Formats: sequence, structure tokens, C-alpha cells
Amino acid sequence: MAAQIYSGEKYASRRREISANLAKRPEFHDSKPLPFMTREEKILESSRKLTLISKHMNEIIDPSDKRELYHLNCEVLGIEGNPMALHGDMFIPALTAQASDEQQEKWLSRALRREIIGTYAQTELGHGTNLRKLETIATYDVDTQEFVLHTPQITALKWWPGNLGKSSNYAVVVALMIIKGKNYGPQTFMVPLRDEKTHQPLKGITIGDIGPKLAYNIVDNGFLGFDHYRIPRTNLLMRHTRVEPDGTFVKPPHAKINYSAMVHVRSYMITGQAIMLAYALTIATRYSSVRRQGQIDTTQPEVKVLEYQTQQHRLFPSIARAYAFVFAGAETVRLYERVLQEVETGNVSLMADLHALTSGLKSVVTHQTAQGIEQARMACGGHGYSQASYISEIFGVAVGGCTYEGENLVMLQQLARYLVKSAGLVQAGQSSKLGPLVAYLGAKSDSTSLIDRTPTPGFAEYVKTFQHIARKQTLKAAQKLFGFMEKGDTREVAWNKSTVELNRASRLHTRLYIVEAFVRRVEEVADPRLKEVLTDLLRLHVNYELLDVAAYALEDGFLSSSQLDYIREQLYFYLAKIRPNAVSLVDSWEFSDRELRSVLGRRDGNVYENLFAWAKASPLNKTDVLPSVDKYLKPLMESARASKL
Ligand SMILES: CCCCCCCC/C=C\CCCCCCCCCCCCCCCC(=O)SCCNC(=O)CCNC(=O)[C@H](O)C(C)(C)COP(=O)(O)OP(=O)(O)OC[C@H]1O[C@@H](n2cnc3c(N)ncnc32)[C@H](O)[C@@H]1OP(=O)(O)O
Ligand SMILES: Cc1cc2nc3c(=O)[nH]c(=O)nc-3n(C[C@H](O)[C@H](O)[C@H](O)COP(=O)(O)OP(=O)(O)OC[C@H]3O[C@@H](n4cnc5c(N)ncnc54)[C@H](O)[C@@H]3O)c2cc1C
Repeated sequence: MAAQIYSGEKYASRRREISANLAKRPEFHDSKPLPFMTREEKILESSRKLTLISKHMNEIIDPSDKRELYHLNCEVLGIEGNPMALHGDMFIPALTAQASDEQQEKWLSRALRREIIGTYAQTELGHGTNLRKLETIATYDVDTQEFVLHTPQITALKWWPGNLGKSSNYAVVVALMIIKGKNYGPQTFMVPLRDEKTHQPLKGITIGDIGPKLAYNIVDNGFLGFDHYRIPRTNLLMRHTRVEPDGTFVKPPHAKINYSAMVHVRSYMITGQAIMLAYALTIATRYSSVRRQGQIDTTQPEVKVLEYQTQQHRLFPSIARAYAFVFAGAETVRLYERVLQEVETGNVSLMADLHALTSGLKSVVTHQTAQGIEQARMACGGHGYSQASYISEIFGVAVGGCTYEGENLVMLQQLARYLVKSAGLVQAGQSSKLGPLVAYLGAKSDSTSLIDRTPTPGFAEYVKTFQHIARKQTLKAAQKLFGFMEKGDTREVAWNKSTVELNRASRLHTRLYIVEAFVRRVEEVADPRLKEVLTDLLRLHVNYELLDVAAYALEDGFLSSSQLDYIREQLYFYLAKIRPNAVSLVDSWEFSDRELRSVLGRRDGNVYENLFAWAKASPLNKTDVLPSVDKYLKPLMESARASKL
């Protein structure tokens, strides 16, 4: 099963080897539990481990293999980030996709060797979503052939970029490019921020950390201001866009080609989110198979809480989602890598499809992941609320994905633009021009779903029902938009009046894609035992997901209420059928205890002993009487007693 999850036996077994190797190297382990450390201690600890990784990586992994590096990072550094997180996730991808060969020679090679540390500085105090209104300006000075970076007002301060505050000495900075008074929109520049030897900020640079956040606190998200700060013309990233010495602007082959670092993260983060959801579910499912509370049969001993149907309903559909997301994530990564290669040859035709797909997936997956993690926490009762479970940290890191790389409701609208265009083609009788991801929009629906009309309905019946729902909602939302425009609204106003419905269409389209990705993967499985378990999980998934969106199919009679009852019964049947495999389904992700960092979710199942040992190790328990008691509480109680006398 691990080979299914990790897209092949090779990587699945490499993960095991890497974990086994690290188990023998205590210097790579957390020196104490992360929840017992201050933010400064965590950053120090993470930097210590980063240095070790840098020194010894070649002994443990193949450093050219992104997935091996990712696993090493998960084991050693964990999810709370590290001082070079953005260096790998965005700085290097931005240089790879946007720097010219010459620029790569100069900077990328140094970045890969970690001679310099970089980040991606785009968001500002006043603007994150609307990139066309960023306020940092890069004005071209033809005389000196330099760009002058400037922060004209407080809202123009870069704000949020990860590792900008304290760790990075370079950044790929996004600024509005002005040449001879003309605004050429957001462009990307390579900008030195700190002296390479002293790490002191360079003259003209104001820089620092933005303070603690909900989670992800090992990362020093930062602020940055420029005071007429000059960089050479050749620091504009010029793989696709160019500015000649005389200020002539050479357009790229696609207007949004500079957004590639964002598309990179959106493509990869689907897998990252699946893994974080699986972390929380591993913890909650293991714990639920140890925790005994209450009886189902009063003549029998107390049961494991996992026997309760409500507990199964709380956890198992999310287990199915974690599988669905990791399968969909593998597809997006493949598409991203393909588009990256095609863009190199000048073919930008798939950029719009990739943008639409990743915009929808990042939004739906992050939202459902956060929901699933929070349910996993509640499934652990009181102990879920303790940081010993580590679920609160997993939640905090994962839920950040709803905001970063494009706020979810905004990104759903990006997909909606693509869907509306496709609906326009259908309306114009040009369905043959629809791309493969939206071809279903041009197909005709059956009048009713055939679910429950055959003894064991195949997945095709479910897919058709999801297609019907997504198609209906897309065409309806597009119709709403076109209707407002026909009545005289501008497109923008009409769009704003239709966005709730448009975003619903985007969600339904994306959920259909996720179901289809799951079906595609299960159909490929050759081993009959694996296929059976995954088929059960997929059946749980399609029934759960369909129930969740059934209103759309009920309202036009595509599904009847008796079919709905059938779907509900199927759901309950598969909850019970999956129960014996539940722990194996989470164990198959093969997370080591080190990687999980959860006292509650350890493989040994010795929950109570582990919790007690953890509590005893809490810094508050170093002494029996705290200084705060000596200083305040004792005098308070004493004075209360004295006044009573
Ligand atoms: C199998 C398991 C193995 C595990 C394997 C793991 C392997 C891991 C390996 C490597 C790991 C590497 C990554 C791991 C990542 C995981 C964790 C990551 C943690 C990261 C930490 C946090 C990072 C956060 C960083 C940031 O947040 S950076 C800032 C991000 N900011 C945004 O996203 C801003 C959002 N706004 C926008 O994007 C844009 O403004 C907008 C909303 C898209 C609008 O733009 P604009 O105004 O310019 O355009 P529009 O007018 O709306 O549209 C015009 C047309 O342009 C099209 N368009 C827009 N964007 C694109 C695009 N990118 N591509 C193509 N086309 C685009 C748009 O569709 C319009 O088209 P039209 O035809 O409709 O006109
Ligand atoms: C953990 C974390 C890490 C980050 N790392 C980085 C980084 O490394 N580099 C970087 O540059 N940035 C980074 N960011 C910033 C992040 O990318 C932005 O916060 C994000 O893109 C959202 O933009 P915003 O903050 O401007 O939200 P806003 O756009 O202000 O969103 C506020 C509300 O307005 C709504 N809204 C905005 N525009 C529209 C619209 N057109 N239609 C309808 N509703 C709208 C949103 O839906 C939301 O409800 C990070 C953020 C976080 C949380």
C-alpha cells in the first residue's frame, strides 16, 4: 500500500531506508519535544539540524531526488518550517523557471550549493491577492542601467515572505516595473538584502521578522522596505522577459509566466496537504484503537472508541480523502513538470489548464484538509487538545495553505474564469473545442442517475452523477453571470454578483476531478488484495462525497430520495467494512514516530505511559514551586488569610 501512496515501490522503500538510517543518528533527532521550546530555541535547533543535513545529506539521500529530500526534511526538520524553507520551495524554483542561463550560472548554482539563502518576496502589507496593485516600484534608470527599488509608503512594505525576516540574504522580489513612466506590471528581480559576510542589512534596506503566527513559527516571515535601492538592469529575471539597455521591453510568451513559482508550490502542496491530513489521521486512528470508553453491549467490557459509528464517520471519510488527495497530487506534479519542460521549448499552451487545475485543487484540498485535521483532534477528546497530540500544530501549519499561494475564495474564482469560458463554448455549440479536463461540460446528461438501479453500481455511475452536478452548476452560474451582463452590468459587477455560485461550480468541478483521480488510480492497481481494500475506500469516498453535495442532484430530480437512502446505507456499510483495515490504512503511510512528533499517536500504543512521561518532562515541572507562586500567589493567599483574621 505504501507503494501506492508514494507512487511506486522505489520511493516507498527509499523512504524506509532513509528513516532507518536516521534512526541510527541521534544528532538528527529533536533534542527535546518542540512544544517545550521557545520560538528562538526552535529556530536555533532547526538551524543546527539544517547544518547537519547540509554536511551529511549525501550519505543519506540522493540530493538530486526532490522526494528523498522532502522525506529527509519531514523526518529531521518537521512541519513547523525551517530557516531555508522558502529557499527550496520558491527561491530555487523561481530562479530555475525565470532566470536566464547566464543568471542561473551566477545565482542558481550558488543557491543550490547553499552559498546564499533566498526567499520569494511578493506580498505587501497592503496587497497580497491583487498583484497588479503592488506598490513596491522598480523604476528603470536608463543612464546608469539600473533599477531603483523603492517603498513609497507603509502599505508597500513587503510583508509575509517566509525566511525574509532573519535568515535570507537574497530575495526574488516582485515589484511593478516602470520604464520611462510606463507601468509594465509585476516583474521579478534578484535582490541582495544582506552583506554576504556580516549578514547585516545592506544600505537602503529595512528588514525584520513580523512576529509569531498561528503556527509555522520556525519560519521567520518578514517585512522589507527599500529606500531608493539600486540594482543592475541584469538583476531583472530575464529567461522570458527582457529589458534592453535603452529601456526597450521584450514581452514574454505568456503574460503570467512570472507567476511560475506560485504555480510550483500550488502543484506540490496538494501532496504536502495530503501528508499532513494523514499525519493527523494516523494519530487519531491509532489512539482510537487504544482508547476504551463506554460499552456497546452492556454485558461486555468497554469498547475501543473506534468501534463507534460516529467515530468511524468522523475519521474514515477523511482517510479516504487523504488517499484521494495524494493520488490527485501525484497527477498535478506530473502535469507541472510537463508544463515546465514545454515552456522551455516555447510551448505555453497548457499553462492555463495547469493554473485552473491547481487553483481549484489548492482551494478544495486545503479546506477539506483543515476540516479533517480538526475532526481528528476532536476525535481524540481531551488529549487531542494537548500539544502532546501535536494535532494543533499540524492544523495550524496545514490551515495556512488556505491563505498562502492565493486566498482560497480568490483562487476558486481563477478556476471559475476557465469554467465560464468553457461554458461559453458549450453555449456557442463549440463543445468540440473543450479541453480534456472540461470535456464533460459539453456532454448530455442522462435524465436520472442509475445509482441503485444495478446490483452493484460501478464507479462510472457515481462519476456521471458528479459530472451532472458540476455541469449543471457551471452552466447555471455562467448563465447568471451572462444574465446580469445582458441587463447592463459590466462584466466585473456581474462577476461580483455571481461569485458565490461561480465558486460553487469550481468546488464541484474540483471534487469531480478528485473522484476521477481516485478512480483512475484504483483501476491501475494489479494486486487483488490491495485493489479490494482501495475499492472499499473509494466506495466510501464516492458515497460520502455524493451525500455531501446531494442537494444539487435532488433539486432537479437527477437523484431520488430513495437513491439518497441507498447512498446513505452504502456509506454505513463501508464504514463498518473498513473498520478492520483502518489502522493498517493509516500505518501504510509509514510515518516514523520521529516524523509524527506525537506522543498520542506513537506506534507502540502505550498512550498513557507516554503521556505521563511527557507531562513530567514539561518545563513547568522542573520545580515543585514556581517563582510566580512565590512572587504573587503566595502573597495573595497570605493577604487574603490575614484580612480574614
Ligand atoms: C508522493 C509523495 C511524495 C512527496 C513528494 C513531495 C515532493 C516535494 C518536492 C518538492 C517540494 C517543494 C514544494 C513543497 C511545497 C509544499 C509546502 C509548501 C509550504 C510553503 C510555505 C508557504 C509558501 C507561501 C508562499 C506565498 O504565499 S507566495 C505569494 C503567493 N501569492 C499569491 O498566490 C497571490 C494570489 N494572486 C494571484 O495569483 C493573482 O493575482 C491572481 C489572483 C491569479 C490574479 O492575477 P492577475 O490580476 O494578474 O490576473 P487576472 O486578471 O485575474 O487574470 C488574467 C488571466 O491570467 C490568467 N492567469 C493568472 N495566473 C495565471 C498563471 N499562474 N498561469 C496561467 N494563467 C494565469 C487568468 O486565468 C486569466 O486568464 P483569462 O484567460 O481568464 O483572462
Ligand atoms: C503562512 C504564510 C506564509 C506566507 N508566505 C509568503 C511568502 O513566502 N511570500 C509572499 O510573498 N507571501 C507570503 N504569504 C502571503 C500570502 O500569499 C497572502 O497572504 C495571500 O496570498 C492572501 O493575500 P492577502 O493577505 O492580501 O489577502 P486578502 O486578499 O486581503 O484577503 C482578505 C479577504 O478578501 C477577500 N478577497 C480579496 N480579493 C478578493 C476578490 N478579488 N474577490 C473576492 N474576495 C476577495 C479574500 O477572499 C479574503 O476573504 C504567506 C502567508 C501566510 C499565511
